[in-house]
Amino acid sequence: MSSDAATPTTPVARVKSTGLHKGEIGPGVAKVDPILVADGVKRTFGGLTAVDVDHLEIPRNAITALIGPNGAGKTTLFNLLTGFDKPDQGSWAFDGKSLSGVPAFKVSQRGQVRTFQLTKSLGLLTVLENMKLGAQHQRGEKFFSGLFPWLWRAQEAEFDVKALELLKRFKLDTKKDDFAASLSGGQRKLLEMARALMSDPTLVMLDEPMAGVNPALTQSLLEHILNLKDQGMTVLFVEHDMHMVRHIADWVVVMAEGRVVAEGPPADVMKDPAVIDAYLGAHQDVDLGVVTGRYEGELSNEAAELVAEIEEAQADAGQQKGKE
Ligand SMILES: Nc1ncnc2c1ncn2[C@@H]1O[C@H](COP(=O)(O)OP(=O)(O)OP(=O)(O)O)[C@@H](O)[C@H]1O
Repeated sequence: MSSDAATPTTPVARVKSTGLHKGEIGPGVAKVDPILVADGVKRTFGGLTAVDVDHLEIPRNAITALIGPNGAGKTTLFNLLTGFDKPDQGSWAFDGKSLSGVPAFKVSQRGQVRTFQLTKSLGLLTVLENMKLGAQHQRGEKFFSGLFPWLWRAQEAEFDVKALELLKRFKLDTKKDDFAASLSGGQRKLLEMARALMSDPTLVMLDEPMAGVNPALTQSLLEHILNLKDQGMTVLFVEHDMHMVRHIADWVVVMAEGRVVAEGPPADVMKDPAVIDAYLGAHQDVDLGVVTGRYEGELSNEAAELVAEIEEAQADAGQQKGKE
């Protein structure tokens, strides 16, 4: 890892977005300005219902976290909304236009982009080549334009400039000619994010941005995600790291067994008995970190704090029940 990439940028204090919803908070609550609206989306695998979402709205220009225990259906929902999988039923619209049945490459052309993990084959491309894969409307790929090399050469040069600018912003410019496979876990995450920005998206969907990231790069990654919002983009991310969720999310959507069981501002959601039930369920004796697979063995201070918070909320919920 380059020492540059590991240097955390100075954190900037940012106010969280509030007032994102209309009416009483609960699963499926309407948003003041939704960028993505899903209705009746269901996906089954044999007898198993992986996703069964009645209604979901994602607020524009905010950071929304999609959380839930293992197997809750988060990744399947991500795959459906981005055209990587097809639902049994349901519809959804991005920026007011239906996206149902639209294939993944067209979804990203419309401005809704998701990060995808560096597979083995992408690891054998250089960092710069990976970036150029994220660019849209590649003229050289079209038959007619392909006949006139000067057209695609000009575009190729544009992509080079854009890719290098982004790599610089993500402190990966010195790695541009390295195989992507040689990057550290955190640098890969940065590359995934930088690659997604090649197509100037409106909505960026991040799949577990913190997984496998060394603590030295955590701050830098968080800053990059917050910057996306500052630049007018909307962020939707799946994450198991509750500390990160509380730290950067303006809104949290909780899934369990395919359904949205709760949503709201992070501080409120973490205290919602439905969320505690979803995570702890039958495992009342197990801490949240172990349930989410994020912590093994000894808990970090943050995780211990969160578990204490949940236990406190559980005790409150128990006391309230007792009073009823
Ligand atoms: N291709 C598939 N074939 C069969 N079952 C699947 C398939 N994809 C997902 N599932 C099942 O659907 C359910 C939801 O899985 P999904 O990966 O969406 O959950 P998740 O919330 O993303 O979990 P995790 O946090 O562990 O990634 C799980 O029970 C999973 O085993």
